[in-house]
Amino acid sequence: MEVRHPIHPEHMMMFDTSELREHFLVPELFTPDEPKLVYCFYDRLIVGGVCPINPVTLDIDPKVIGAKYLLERRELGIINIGGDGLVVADGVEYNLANGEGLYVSMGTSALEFRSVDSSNPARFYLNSAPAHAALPTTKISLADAEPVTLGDPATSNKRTIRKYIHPNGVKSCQLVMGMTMLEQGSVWNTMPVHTHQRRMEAYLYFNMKEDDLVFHFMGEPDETRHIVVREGQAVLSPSWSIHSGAGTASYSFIWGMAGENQDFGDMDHVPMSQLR
Ligand SMILES: O=C[C@H](O)[C@@H](O)CC(=O)C(=O)O
Ligand SMILES: [Zn+2]
Repeated sequence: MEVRHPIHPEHMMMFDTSELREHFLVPELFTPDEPKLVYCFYDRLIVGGVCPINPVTLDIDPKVIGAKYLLERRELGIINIGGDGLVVADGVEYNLANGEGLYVSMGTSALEFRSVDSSNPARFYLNSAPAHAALPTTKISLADAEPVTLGDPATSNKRTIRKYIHPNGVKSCQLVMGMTMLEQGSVWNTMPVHTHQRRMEAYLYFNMKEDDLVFHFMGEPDETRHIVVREGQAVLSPSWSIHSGAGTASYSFIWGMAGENQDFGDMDHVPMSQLR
């Protein structure tokens, strides 16, 4: 498990491109049969990816999490962005098609990830946060995640937000997770921008063609930087940072948050005049 230490916003100002990428980009999550977990100290969120050709389990160093198994004191959100897959949680099988998710309860000791067809493997994206109670393991289909359409083609930001794990849906201790899909011709997410000091956020960008890019914007609103992001890459967004992106074509992304509250609407909106 890779560990990422937190960065102060005044420190970030001194980073060059490679240092920004080293600290905030997770470039490779879906290597076949090699699960990837990144433990970051922003609200202790773990960001991970599993692409099983053969059945895959997670090998955790108990030293890093101070527990015998990953979910002893944690909860987990999973969304499958690949081919049909299967997650086995303490012996119970959950079929997850593309776009489907699973909330996995604290206390679940055995986890296995499988693909239905190894020539079109599942790609499971994982967010795990510390938890204090065992809430039911629940599958989330696309239809369960109520869609909200935002933006406008005139501002190139028409998109549909679906909340998977949130206080009015599948409940969790602190994790909030969902997916945003941009319509064809729309390329901007989360502009105008916001911050939420109360929560960190992680973005996974996908549904991108090989040569498509997203310029992901981060930093304090008056001190912005960008990270070039490709298909299947994730970005860590500290609580002091904006998180927004513009792509060379439309794309989708999964957002996950952890921190003080679970209130999606609790955002500090940044006036356009403040951005630099
Ligand atoms: O705090 C919320 C997150 O930044 C995202 O949910 C925003 C988003 O999906 C969007 O505007 O498209
Ligand atoms: Zn946000």
